[in-house]
Amino acid sequence: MSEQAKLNVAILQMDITVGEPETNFAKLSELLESAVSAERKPDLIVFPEMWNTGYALDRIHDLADIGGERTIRFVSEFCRKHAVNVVAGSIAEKSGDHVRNTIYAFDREGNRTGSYSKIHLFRLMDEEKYLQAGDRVGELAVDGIPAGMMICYDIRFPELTRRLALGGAKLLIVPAEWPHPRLHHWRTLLTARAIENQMYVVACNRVGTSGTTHFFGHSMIIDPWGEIVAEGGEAETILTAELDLAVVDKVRSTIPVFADRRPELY
Ligand SMILES: NC(=O)CCC(=O)C(=O)O
Repeated sequence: MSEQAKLNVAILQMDITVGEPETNFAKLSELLESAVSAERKPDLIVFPEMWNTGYALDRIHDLADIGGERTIRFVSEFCRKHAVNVVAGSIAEKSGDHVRNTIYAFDREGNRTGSYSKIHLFRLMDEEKYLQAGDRVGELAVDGIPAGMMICYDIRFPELTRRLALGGAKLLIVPAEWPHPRLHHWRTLLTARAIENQMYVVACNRVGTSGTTHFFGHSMIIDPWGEIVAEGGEAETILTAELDLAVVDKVRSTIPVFADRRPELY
């Protein structure tokens, strides 16, 4: 597919049952079947952050997917069956003694096209006490379109998105578990990342309540001009939109921020 392609995206804005991978796999399967049964078939499906376990951090070493094997087998088979690309949100994934918050991405043949482990751990939710941070950025291509992956709290670090954009990314994919009362931060930061890097942002947030924490959904698809193309509410839903990748080049040539940067000064 050419870089000027259009891409139909479906975001699975789901509730997550904390500490219950079986329930979460079942829920995800249902949503996936609905996504591919829709009239407009998606080219890319995106899941939320830590969808297999939620933030069951005190039991995460027992619950995490060892080597990501179950997730990889399940998603890869689905991609092959339905000829669809998937960025499989993130999962709690265990290798050796470490658990990471990891995204796996797959193409239409079910091949793994990339992975990314969250590099900024979120202290407010105790991630740094239980999880191992990743140590590299997340790049991939979706039907030939250069893209970047980051996870939730990562969007507070504009250097990371800029690094991905300088590497060629035209599309940023962000699985998240971002709760109230920071809806304003979520919407503003995602919009800023889209405007300053002149790229599409596809962000999938969970809904539902875990203890006293309320996750607000509001998954978003934002275009390179900063316009919100689609936004969820607070209920479980599949959010869809068609991305026109030609818009990235158009915006970048209208206001050429990449050519106008002065990195020698900052
Ligand atoms: N799961 C996360 O990284 C949450 C990030 C968050 O809520 C924030 O305000 O940042």
